[in-house]
Amino acid sequence: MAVMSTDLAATFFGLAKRHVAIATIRLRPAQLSRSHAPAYRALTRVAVPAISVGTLKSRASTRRFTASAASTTQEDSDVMTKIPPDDRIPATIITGFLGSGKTTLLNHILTADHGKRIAVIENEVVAAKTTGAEDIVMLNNGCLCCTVRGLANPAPIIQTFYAEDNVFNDVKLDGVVTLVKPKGVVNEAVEQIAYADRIIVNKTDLVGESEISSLVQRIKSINRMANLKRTEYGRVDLDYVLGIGGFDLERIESAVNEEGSKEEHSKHDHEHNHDDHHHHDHHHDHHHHDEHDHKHDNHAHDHMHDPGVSSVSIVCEGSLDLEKANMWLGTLLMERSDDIYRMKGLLSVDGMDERFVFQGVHDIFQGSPDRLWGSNEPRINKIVFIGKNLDAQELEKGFKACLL
Ligand SMILES: Nc1nc2c(ncn2[C@@H]2O[C@H](COP(=O)(O)OP(=O)(O)OP(=O)(O)O)[C@@H](O)[C@H]2O)c(=O)[nH]1
Repeated sequence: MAVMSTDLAATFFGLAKRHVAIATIRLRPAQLSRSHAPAYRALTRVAVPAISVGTLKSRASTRRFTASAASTTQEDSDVMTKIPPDDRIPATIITGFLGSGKTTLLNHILTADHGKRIAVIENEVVAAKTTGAEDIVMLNNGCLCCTVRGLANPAPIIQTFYAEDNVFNDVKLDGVVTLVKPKGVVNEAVEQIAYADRIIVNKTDLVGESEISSLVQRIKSINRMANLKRTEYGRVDLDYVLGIGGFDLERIESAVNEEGSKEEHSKHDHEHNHDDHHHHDHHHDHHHHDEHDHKHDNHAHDHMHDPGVSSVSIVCEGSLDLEKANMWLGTLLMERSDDIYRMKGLLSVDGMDERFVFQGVHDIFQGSPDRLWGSNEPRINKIVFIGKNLDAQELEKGFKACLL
């Protein structure tokens, strides 16, 4: 454990303390070992010695931390406390259960008047149904697209954006859009919801309001961070699905701040509702849902052990002891990275003038100092985890033990 503590201190916040712009860490063998994206140019790599981790539920018995980190010898001349601009090509993953409306949404995106140049990577079956794309690249090797239509877990696809240098150098993962249809939240759909930045509850014309409401409740208990919209035929404004910045460190604050209350109605919905005599009912119902949300969220938070996939948020004032926080987060990721699907956080670390922001997907962790804390700004830590078998009380207890 002592060895682990030292090494983790050299990776997580330890790097941040040395004014590293962005640290990307993957708890798998030497994934990030060659050149990096332009945004990461200022970084060189520090390969932390292999750590024997017998408790890990991994394929290999030993994992190596490989981190992108500022060279310690140049730390004073290469100080970057701002997250550098990222001009890589944005990529959006559209996922959703069988028949949930992925192709319909894609066609809506491709045929809309937006002036963007869009390339599509999709599986063979979907390609046949898609219109309007300038270029369609078909992948049948299971590399970047779903191997089984509609049933895929998006994690390996997300990880590809970080693990493959050829992809990482030129393409940035902008966001995960998950379509859900009524009666479609089977197990695989739960996973897809958990990874989402944007959730589209489609086919709302096919069922009644109460069924949609309970579906929305269920979705929110799984993923509190994602924005959610109800639609018909995937009709959403394009800025809802493109330019999301779901993995951007500079957008962590809005993600952790707004969590739990982000159902939006699209312009299309509003237009539809104004012409529709159900408008009033719908509006009224929506307020009712908000009240219901609070009860539901509190209830979920009180559970000691939620066996399913859920969200846990921690909001807590104070500053963290660097060593303890490294130890806690590092141990958590080593022991639970299979179960932690996504996480985002904004932290106050003792001795750091900047806020520390991070996001992660399983064993991929990205962290960076953010802007300076304001002189009168309360130092409030905010973390959201989405994952399987999360114990809210245990997580909160572990986190609070790191506070000074
Ligand atoms: N009634 C209704 N039908 C819809 C809606 N959205 C899509 N559909 C229809 O549902 C069917 C499936 O939609 P797709 O867009 O092909 O769904 P998909 O997720 O791409 O389907 P798979 O590739 O088979 O998983 C099509 O016939 C669509 O026209 C909607 O909001 N309401």
